[in-house]
Amino acid sequence: MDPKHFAKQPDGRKLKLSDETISINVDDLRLWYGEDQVLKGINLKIPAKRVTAFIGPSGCGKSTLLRCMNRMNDLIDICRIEGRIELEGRDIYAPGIDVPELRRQVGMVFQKPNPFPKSIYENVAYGLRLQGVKNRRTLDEVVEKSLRRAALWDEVKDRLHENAFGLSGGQQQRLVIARAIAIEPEVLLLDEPASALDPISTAKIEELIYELKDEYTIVIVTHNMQQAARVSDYTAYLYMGELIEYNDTVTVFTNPKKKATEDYITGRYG
Ligand SMILES: Nc1ncnc2c1ncn2[C@@H]1O[C@H](COP(=O)(O)OP(=O)(O)OP(=O)(O)O)[C@@H](O)[C@H]1O
Repeated sequence: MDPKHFAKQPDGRKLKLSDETISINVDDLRLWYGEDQVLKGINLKIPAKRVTAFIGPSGCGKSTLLRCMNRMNDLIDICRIEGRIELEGRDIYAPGIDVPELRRQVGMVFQKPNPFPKSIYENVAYGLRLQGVKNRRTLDEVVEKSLRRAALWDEVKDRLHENAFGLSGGQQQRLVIARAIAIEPEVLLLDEPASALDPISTAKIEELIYELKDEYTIVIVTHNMQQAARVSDYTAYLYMGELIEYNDTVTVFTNPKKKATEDYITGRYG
């Protein structure tokens, strides 16, 4: 892949995982749905304020691994987890963990935009209202700041009180991102956030991801390898529930250490 396609570090420096501050530490994570083991001992360190992409063929466990990071898999009865995930050094599966608070810290955006059937304003204010914030000025400020941060403000500032369903798919996805960042998370999990969008909306989301990484740790699942190369700093290649290779994105795409990774990124897989 042509080097000009890779996400550039603002200072042009080559990234090294050993130099990074680690936000999420995944330690020997094993996961079963019923009898089926879907994650087979994953060890992975997600660096803070970087974009980490999970790539790999359909069904290899990318979304499952992502969902473990804010305990979304708790909602699936047949799911059983062993091993450990730490967020800033705290075991997120420890007894007594406040799961709603964890999900505030670790926000999630899905493939299909899922705004609430409310106004644009109320979508963004939603999390704050849940926290009991009533002050109009505070709400106005956070709504504006979040919409600006999600690169949507200029498009919606004159229709904040219209229903969010009137927005295009790409705008809805940026609204969902604004809703996620309004409650000041530390981590954003993005599960194929652009795969339901047209190329222009996709480019806007990719640009936004690049903009957001100065403030948030971002983990993205994508099927699109060009996208992984364009937006991510680090890339993890998963295959059948195992982490095959994990490194800075430029190395994974230009000088993979494993043949299986090379086969996948050059399209020789399957
Ligand atoms: N809720 C569930 N119950 C049972 N099995 C599941 C559930 N969710 C996922 N699986 C299975 O777990 C495996 C991994 O699925 P997962 O969605 O994590 O893979 P993926 O790599 O994200 O795939 P894709 O790229 O197609 O989204 C698959 O075999 C899938 O069928």
